[in-house]
Amino acid sequence: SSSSTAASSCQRLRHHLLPSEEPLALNRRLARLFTSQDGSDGGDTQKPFIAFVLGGPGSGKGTQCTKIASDFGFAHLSAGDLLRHEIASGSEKGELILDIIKEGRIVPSEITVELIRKAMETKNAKRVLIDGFPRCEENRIAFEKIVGTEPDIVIFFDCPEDEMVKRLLGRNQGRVDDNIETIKKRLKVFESLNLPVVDYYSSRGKVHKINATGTADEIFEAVRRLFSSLRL
Ligand SMILES: Nc1ncnc2c1ncn2[C@@H]1O[C@H](COP(=O)(O)OP(=O)(O)O)[C@@H](O)[C@H]1O
Ligand SMILES: O=c1ccn([C@@H]2O[C@H](COP(=O)(O)OP(=O)(O)O)[C@@H](O)[C@H]2O)c(=O)[nH]1
Ligand SMILES: [Mg+2]
Repeated sequence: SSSSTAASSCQRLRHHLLPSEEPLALNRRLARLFTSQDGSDGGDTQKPFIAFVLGGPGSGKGTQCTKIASDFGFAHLSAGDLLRHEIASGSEKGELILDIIKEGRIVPSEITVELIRKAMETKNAKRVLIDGFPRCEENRIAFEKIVGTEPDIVIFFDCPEDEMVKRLLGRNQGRVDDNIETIKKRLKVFESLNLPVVDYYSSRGKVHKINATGTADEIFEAVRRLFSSLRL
């Protein structure tokens, strides 16, 4: 963290805080706030705490991540949302991504990992949820190579297929992949390619499996218990 970062934060914040205070004194106070001695500011100097959030399509990853982010101060990075954002940007890469998502297949690792890496850099958060990634072993290996770290924990939302299908068909977000044909393909891809990633992290003692049936609030009770027990 550089003093210029702190100074520009001061410029922006000065307008919102104590407008009557003498600008230089306020600048110094704000600079202290933004540059702590022990390096516990943002993620500039320290590796963030990373949680991968996995589970089948419709298991409730996005719903639970929103709650975790607001209650436990995590940045929420949804791999699917990053990919859909790239589609919406109208780039050539976006056209390729759209074709793959319509088929329920997995986007090449270099594309997804680069979007996640950039988003992590921009957010510079101390705690990060990576929602819906890695989708396959190749994704996992590419992340570990390019970002240079492993997740601290992996949350796995365990949900029966018929419940996932019911939720996806009722999602109503106008998604090109929430139709029964694509859903069937996504479930196959989940089982054959994503579950091995869960198995890999299980063998490394990192997986926290959560029963994802019941209401979103009931599930969040188990999630809250887990996050409360973590040393963050
Ligand atoms: N516990 C739950 N019970 C019923 N519906 C749920 C539950 N959690 C989420 N949903 C709904 O199911 C759909 C899929 O949830 P979502 O969080 O998008 O899952 P994912 O990100 O794993 O695909 C959404 O319409 C959401 O509102
Ligand atoms: O790391 C990722 C995340 C998503 N996707 C693609 O994006 C779709 C939607 O993913 P998302 O996580 O948004 O779906 P969800 O599981 O939340 O329903 C997937 O089926 C894949 O085609 C992908 O290729 N790599
Ligand atoms: Mg989702």
